[in-house]
Amino acid sequence: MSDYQTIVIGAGPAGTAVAYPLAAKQRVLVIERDLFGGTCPNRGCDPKKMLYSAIETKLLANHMQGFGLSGEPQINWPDLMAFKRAYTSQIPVGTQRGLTSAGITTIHDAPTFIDAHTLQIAGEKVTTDNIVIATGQTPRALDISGHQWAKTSTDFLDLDQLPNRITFIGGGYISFELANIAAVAGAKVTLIHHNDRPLKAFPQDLVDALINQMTAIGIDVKLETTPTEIQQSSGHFTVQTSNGAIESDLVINATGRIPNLAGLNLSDIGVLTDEHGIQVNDHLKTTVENVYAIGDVVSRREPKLTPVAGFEGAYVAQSILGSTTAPIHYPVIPTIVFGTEKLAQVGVSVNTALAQPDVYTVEHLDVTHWYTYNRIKDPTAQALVVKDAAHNVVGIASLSSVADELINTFVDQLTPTGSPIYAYPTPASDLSYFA
Ligand SMILES: Cc1cc2nc3c(=O)[nH]c(=O)nc-3n(C[C@H](O)[C@H](O)[C@H](O)COP(=O)(O)OP(=O)(O)OC[C@H]3O[C@@H](n4cnc5c(N)ncnc54)[C@H](O)[C@@H]3O)c2cc1C
Ligand SMILES: NC(=O)c1ccc[n+]([C@@H]2O[C@H](COP(=O)([O-])OP(=O)(O)OC[C@H]3O[C@@H](n4cnc5c(N)ncnc54)[C@H](O)[C@@H]3O)[C@@H](O)[C@H]2O)c1
Repeated sequence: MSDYQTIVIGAGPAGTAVAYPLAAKQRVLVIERDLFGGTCPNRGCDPKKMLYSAIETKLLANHMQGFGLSGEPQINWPDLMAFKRAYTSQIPVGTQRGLTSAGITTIHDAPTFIDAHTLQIAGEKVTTDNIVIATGQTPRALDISGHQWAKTSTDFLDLDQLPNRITFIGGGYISFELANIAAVAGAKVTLIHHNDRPLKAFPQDLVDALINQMTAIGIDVKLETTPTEIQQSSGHFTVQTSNGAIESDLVINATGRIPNLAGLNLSDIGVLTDEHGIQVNDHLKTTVENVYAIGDVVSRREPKLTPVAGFEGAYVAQSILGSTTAPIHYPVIPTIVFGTEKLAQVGVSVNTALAQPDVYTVEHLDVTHWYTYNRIKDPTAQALVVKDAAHNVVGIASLSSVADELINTFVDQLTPTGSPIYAYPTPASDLSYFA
């Protein structure tokens, strides 16, 4: 008999989502090398949105100036950080305790595969029937001279004091979200992106509108700007770029994330990987029969998000328990950038629709005069609606203060059966806790 029926490597949203349902019927071990809870609650979605709470409130208050509200709220960074830390400091212990209470064994270590059924853990050989790899991703380092001076989103989300001048490198989710937090909190912010298409999965019109909002609050968004070197002098930094030099007190590299594969010894046991992560089939099995991979560490088309990691964890638990033999079927997956306003989309994307004009139409709606947006004086609220040939709404993208709520409503409409995936973190993504 094996020591365990399932061993899960990584205790983030994916790893915990597979471990809990298995625990009722199996001997389960979860191994975590760093912080139990993983990226999202410790150094990702949750702390970011704790900081965003004050930022969002200030932005909403600004919109209402002259409409019954006067006096601008001020951000106090150390207090905001204390608010965030009061939450994050509880996560690792709380997560580990939760797993233990469910009967799951936990070990703090980084295991190595010996064969498809054996791992070296804390100096011992441990055997198991199934292994689930849920090791997530880590920031990609810049490949330029002085790259060591650049910090990451993890550092930004734990700053004691807000530096005066911050440069964000990269035009993806992380840069757009954190640049907005930094600017509204009072920093002078520059965001540089190497081509003309930041946030490229989102509709260009809405990204342009978001950049206009960011420019209006003082963020310098520099497109077609490639960093070439980072120099340090007396604790200050100069980012040399293809478009001139930028002086900064802090440089954040957010040019993407790479899968956590090092040290696992995957190639020796025949688990195939590529630059995006571990290759899996439509049952989330790797190239080795009893070894699965879930969450951000997987190489797949679907976006790397917390609710997707949780969905995959729940699916693999069902597979291992024999409650399903069907391939995984993803419902529509909503995505949101929490910026000056929220940029959100779900269903058939506007980019897909524009590329297939014989199949889809795209309608642009200025919704500022609609009651919902007029009530909160949302100055640039807009939506793009994708319809199929039968005039059914099959996709929506929106930029507004309440685009998160709108997008989750469309999730319900576009997911008539099965388990929906709601954008995280939102009230809709809490729905399962009521069950
Ligand atoms: C700044 C930021 C903001 C984000 N905001 C959002 C958001 O608003 N909404 C959203 O949906 N998603 C967001 N994400 C993405 C989200 O955090 C991830 O999609 C999610 O955490 C993936 O879960 P996971 O379990 O696959 O990986 P992770 O959460 O990364 O967990 C993997 C765990 O495995 C551990 N591990 C790695 N290697 C080993 C090893 N060899 N041995 C043992 N343990 C190991 C790691 O320490 C980690 O704890 C954000 C990410 C970042 C960085
Ligand atoms: N709200 C959310 O759901 C949310 C928030 C944050 C992160 N995330 C997740 O985390 C992942 C990682 O986020 P990210 O922002 O680090 O990555 P990303 O892949 O979203 O964006 C990185 C960007 O940097 C650009 N880039 C690459 N090299 C560059 C260079 N040398 N100079 C300038 N720009 C360069 C890329 O073209 C890309 O647009 C996201 O893809 C997403 O899955 C989600």
